[in-house]
Amino acid sequence: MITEEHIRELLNPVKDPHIHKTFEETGAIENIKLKEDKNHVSIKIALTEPNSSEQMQLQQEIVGMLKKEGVATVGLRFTELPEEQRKEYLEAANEEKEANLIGQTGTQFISIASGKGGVGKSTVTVNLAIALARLGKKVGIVDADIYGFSVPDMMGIENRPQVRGEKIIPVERFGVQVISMGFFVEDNSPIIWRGPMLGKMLTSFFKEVEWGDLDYLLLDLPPGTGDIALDVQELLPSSKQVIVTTPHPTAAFVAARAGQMAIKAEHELIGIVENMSYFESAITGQREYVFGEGGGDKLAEVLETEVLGRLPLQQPYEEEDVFAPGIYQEDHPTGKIFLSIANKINKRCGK
Ligand SMILES: Nc1ncnc2c1ncn2[C@@H]1O[C@H](COP(=O)(O)OP(=O)(O)OP(=O)(O)O)[C@@H](O)[C@H]1O
Repeated sequence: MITEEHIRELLNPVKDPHIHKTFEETGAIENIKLKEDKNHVSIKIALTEPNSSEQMQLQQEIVGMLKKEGVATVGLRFTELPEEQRKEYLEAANEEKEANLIGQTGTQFISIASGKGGVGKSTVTVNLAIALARLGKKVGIVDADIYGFSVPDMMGIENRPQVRGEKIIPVERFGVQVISMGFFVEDNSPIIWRGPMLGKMLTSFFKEVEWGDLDYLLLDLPPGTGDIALDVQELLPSSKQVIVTTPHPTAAFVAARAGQMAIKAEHELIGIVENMSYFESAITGQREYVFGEGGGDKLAEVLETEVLGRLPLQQPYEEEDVFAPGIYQEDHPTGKIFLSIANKINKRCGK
C-alpha cells in the first residue's frame, strides 16, 4: 500500500493551474487519509481558484498518477487557499502575465472606455497621456479603436512607425509613444475585423512593439462592451479603467454598462471623466449646460467611484507650429483640467 510520504513526493511538484506554483510552494496538500483495507486514498487540496475547468483536468491527472502507483480508488476534495495568500499569488501571476506581454514589469495599463461613440474618448486618451507625460511620466498609447482610430490625426502624426529587427518602434509625439491601428491601414479604408483577428491584433500591439520602459500604457478602446473590451480584460488582468461620458443622463446610463463589465472582471475603476460638461461664454463667463447635467455624478454613484474632472465644450488653440487638432496646450483652460485629472490618476496608481 502507498504511504502518505510517497503521495506527498508525487504531488509536491504538481502546479496550481492558475499561478504556476507547485503544491509544495503553496502548501496545497492540506490532508491525506489512507484506508489500507480498501486501498483507498482521500486527499484535500487547496487551490487559488477551485471549481474551475482547470481543476477538472488536474483531478484527472492526480487520479491517474495515484492509480499508476496501485491505489484502487481516489477521493479528492478541493478548497480555496487562504484569502491573503490567494490574492498575493494571483496578483503576482497577473503581473507576470502582463510583463511577458510587453517585455517589462511595472507598467500600469489604463483603458479608456465609453458606452457609446463620439463622447470624446479619444480626446481624453490623448490629452490624458500628454498630461501624464507633462508630469514627467513615461507614457504610451495603444489606439485600439479599430473602427474609429483617430489618435494619429488628433496628435498630428504624419510619419509611420519604423521597424527595427523583429520589432515595431512606436511613433513619439509630445513625449508619448503611440501605436495606432491607423498606422497599418492604407488610405483610411474601412476594415472588417472578426473576433479572433481582434484578439491577435491587440496581442501584436503589445508583443511586437518595442515599448521601452513605460510608467503608463493607455488604451483607447472601441465604444461599448464588445470583443476588444473582453480581450483587454483577459490579456491585462490588472489594468484599471477610466470611463468617459457626456453629462446627458442617457449617455451615462449606457456608460454604466462598460463600468459594470470592468467591475465584474475585478478591474479597478479609477473614475469618470465628464466631457462637454458645459459651455462657458468668453464674453460673460456664464456657463450653459448644453448637453444636460448630472450624468457624470449619476454614473459615479452607480459605479461607486468619483468624477475625476469635467471638461468644457471648447476647441484647442490652433497653433500652426504644433498643429495637432485634438491637443490642448498646457496653458489652455482644458489643458489645465487634464493636468489635474492626470495628477489624481497618478496618485491613485501610486506612481
Ligand atoms: N470638450 C470638447 N469640446 C469640443 N469638442 C470636443 C470635445 N471633446 C471632443 N470633442 C470633439 O468631438 C469629436 C469626437 O471626439 P472623440 O473622437 O474624442 O470621441 P470618441 O468618443 O473617441 O469617438 P469615437 O468613438 O467615434 O472614436 C471630435 O471632433 C473632437 O474634437
